[in-house]
Amino acid sequence: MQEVYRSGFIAVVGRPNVGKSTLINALIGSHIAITSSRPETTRKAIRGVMTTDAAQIVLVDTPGIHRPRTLLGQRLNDIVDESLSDADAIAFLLPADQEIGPGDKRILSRLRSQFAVKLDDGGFKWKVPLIGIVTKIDELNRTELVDKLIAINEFADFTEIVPVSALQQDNLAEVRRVFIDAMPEGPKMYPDDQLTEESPEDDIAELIRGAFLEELDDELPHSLAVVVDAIEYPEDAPDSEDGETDSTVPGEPRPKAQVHVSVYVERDSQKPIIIGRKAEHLVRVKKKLRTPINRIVGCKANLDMHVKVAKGWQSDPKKLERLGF
Ligand SMILES: Nc1nc2c(ncn2[C@@H]2O[C@H](COP(=O)(O)OP(=O)(O)OP(=O)(O)O)[C@@H](O)[C@H]2O)c(=O)[nH]1
Repeated sequence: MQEVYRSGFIAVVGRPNVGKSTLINALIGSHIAITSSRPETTRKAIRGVMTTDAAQIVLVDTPGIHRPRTLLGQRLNDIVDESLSDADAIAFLLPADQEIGPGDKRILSRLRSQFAVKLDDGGFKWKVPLIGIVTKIDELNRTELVDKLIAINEFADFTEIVPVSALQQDNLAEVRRVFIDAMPEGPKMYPDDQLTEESPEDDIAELIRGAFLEELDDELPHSLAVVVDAIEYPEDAPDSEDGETDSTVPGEPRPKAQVHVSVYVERDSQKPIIIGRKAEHLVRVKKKLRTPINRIVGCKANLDMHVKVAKGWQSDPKKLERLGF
C-alpha cells in the first residue's frame, strides 16, 4: 500500500516564554522565529514550514495569549484567533519547570470554546487533535518528570502528550511523528526549501526586535516596535560583471546593501535606554545581527538604524497600522 502524503496547519500555543520559538526553530532547523529570555517577543503569527518525505506542516507560532490591556494587546489576540481558526491540530506547550498556572487555564478554556464540543457528561470532545507538548524537560530529573506528566495528563484531555527539550534536541523526532500523524491527507503547499512566509523586511524587523530585547535590562517589550523602512540592494547584484561599483574592481570595497530601519519607542525617556551609553546597544545589536542579516539580504548589508519616538503608538490605531499591526 502506498503511504499517503499529509499536510496541514498546527497552531502552537502556550503562555509566554514556554519555548515556542525555540521548538519551532529546532523542528525546522532555521532561526526565523526569534527567541529571547523575555516574554512576549513573538508578536506575529510567524509561519515556519516543516517539510519531510511524509508531510508538510505549517507551524503557526502565536504570541503568548494574554489579557489585552491596550489596543496592541487586542490586535495580538486577534492574530492568535486568526492563526487558530485554520488549524488542523493544536500544539499546547506547557513548561516542565513550572507549575500549571492561571495562564495555562485561560488558554485551555479559550481553546475549548473554539475547538471543543461540550458533552452531556460535562466533558469535552475536541474537533481537532490537542497535542500536549511538555517543554524544557532538561530542567527536571526522571521522577520529577513523571510527576509532571501525570499532572499534565490530569489538566486536560490531550490526544497525546510528548515531552521534549528543544534546547538539547531531546525527543524532537517524536514531536515530528506525532505532528505528522495528526495531519490530514493533502499535497505540499510550499516548495521544499521554503521555511517561512515572512518577507525579508519582516524577518529582519523580528530579528532586530529580539536582539534589542535580549540586550536591554528594562522591561520594554511592548514599547518597542521595529520597522524596516527599505532595503536598498547594490546596483550590481553580487555576481554582476560591470558597473562603476563593480565588486570585482581591485581595491574597491564591495558595495553593500543598505537596510534602513526605524526603531520606535513610546516616550522620549526610552530613547537613551535603547541606544545605550556611547550607543553601546546599537553597536552590539548590529554586530550580533551582521551575519543573519547578510544571509537574509543575500549579500553584505549595512544596518542603518534610527531610534524614533511614536508617542502612545500602542493605543493609536493609525500608528499601529503603520507599524505593521
Ligand atoms: N532549559 C531549556 N530552556 C529552554 C528550552 N526551550 C526554550 N528554552 C528557553 O526558554 C526561554 C524562552 O524561549 P522562547 O522560545 O523564546 O519562548 P516563547 O514561548 O517563544 O516566548 P514568547 O515569544 O515570549 O511567547 C529562552 O530563554 C529559551 O532559551 C528547553 O528545551 N530547555
